[in-house]
Amino acid sequence: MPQFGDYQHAIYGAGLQGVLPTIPVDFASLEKRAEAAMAPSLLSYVQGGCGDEHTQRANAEAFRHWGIVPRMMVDCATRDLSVDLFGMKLPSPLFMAPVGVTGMCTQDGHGDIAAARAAALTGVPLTVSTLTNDPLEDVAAAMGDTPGMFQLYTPKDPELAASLVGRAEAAGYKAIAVTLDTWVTGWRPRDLNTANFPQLRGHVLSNYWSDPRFQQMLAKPLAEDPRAAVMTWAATFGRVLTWADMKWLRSLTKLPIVLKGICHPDDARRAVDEGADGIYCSNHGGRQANGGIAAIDLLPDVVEAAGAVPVLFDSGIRSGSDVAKALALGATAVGVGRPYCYGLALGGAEGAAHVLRSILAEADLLMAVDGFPDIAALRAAGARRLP
Ligand SMILES: Cc1cc2nc3c(=O)[nH]c(=O)nc-3n(C[C@H](O)[C@H](O)[C@H](O)COP(=O)(O)O)c2cc1C
Ligand SMILES: O=C(O)C(=O)c1ccccc1
Repeated sequence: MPQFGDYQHAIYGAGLQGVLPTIPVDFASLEKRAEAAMAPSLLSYVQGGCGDEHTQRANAEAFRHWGIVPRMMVDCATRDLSVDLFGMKLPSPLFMAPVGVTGMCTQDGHGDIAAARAAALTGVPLTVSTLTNDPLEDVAAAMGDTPGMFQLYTPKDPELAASLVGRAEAAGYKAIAVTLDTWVTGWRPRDLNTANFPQLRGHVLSNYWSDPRFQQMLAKPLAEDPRAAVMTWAATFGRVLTWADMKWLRSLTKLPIVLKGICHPDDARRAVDEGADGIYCSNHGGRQANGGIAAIDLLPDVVEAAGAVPVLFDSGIRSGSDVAKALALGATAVGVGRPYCYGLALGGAEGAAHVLRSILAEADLLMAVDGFPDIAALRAAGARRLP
């Protein structure tokens, strides 16, 4: 049975033939390389966050004050990292979080397709953002046998929301993640100081351009007045959702609905009561509010409140040990965000696949060393909070 940790053998084995990894296996070196390779405006959008980025840093640093206690004399010769999520049988608990400028992360502008190909290569599902450079149907078609999820930015126009969700369902996506924390953009000094916001320059709006309802909303066709089309997008982009909208959201699809951005246990309980199929604990990587508390520190209470409902988690995942800690704290599935974007920028689909494989290999080897044959064992053991 192939193990994710085998990626280590592959790397050392290639080294014996004189072939070294072209992209680093660790986040710090990866980010440094991406800093040198990416266009400054794209780098600042991807790497930056809200305010002085305290929350963003805290997201990653907080993993250090959680620790896993190893167990010995356990048969861990083979590990099973598979999970069941909304009927998807996944080889691992890892998924790619939705990133709205994925499309721009490769030089050809088809980064969404490259990310979908990374999903096909690794079995790691891609959550496709509403904001893509290629229509969601084309992205779905590039995923091979790996299932995908669609992330919805709920537009103010309800018919456009229905159209996007209907298209995602028809294209074969397995769940809809509705993002709650981004109807308005947070205060992002790096982007503000360069007055750069990709969407307003017409990037990553292909799901709107290709949408029949959106086309109806335009006074003139896109090609005749692209500026006005972008303004129509900006005017409809972000609807403020409240619990009163849950029934309407439910009416749009038979697919499981996941609420993204839940960090408070009361909100998790309410989401369960209102019929959410999944809870996605995330603070948007510290891009939206610079409130201070790391998402991983909020995860345990959200998990407890969610009861039997699966909890997806992202914000600050940089390594396999971060993944293991999030699982030990009760996450059902764990999302990688910025790291796979850097992989795409440095090496396209293969680059993103390398980043995912490296994270998975480290998680698997941690489980091997620390005596956890599967995720249930890791979850049962939990993680210890250091003082
Ligand atoms: C450049 C960028 C764009 C993003 N776009 C979206 C998006 O379109 N939809 C969404 O729900 N989340 C979006 N996110 C948030 C991610 O889904 C995820 O919550 C975040 O990246 C986690 O933080 P991390 O990457 O630092 O681990 C974006 C994040 C980044 C870095
Ligand atoms: O950049 C983001 O994090 C993001 O998802 C977004 C998308 C549209 C408007 C504002 C933020």
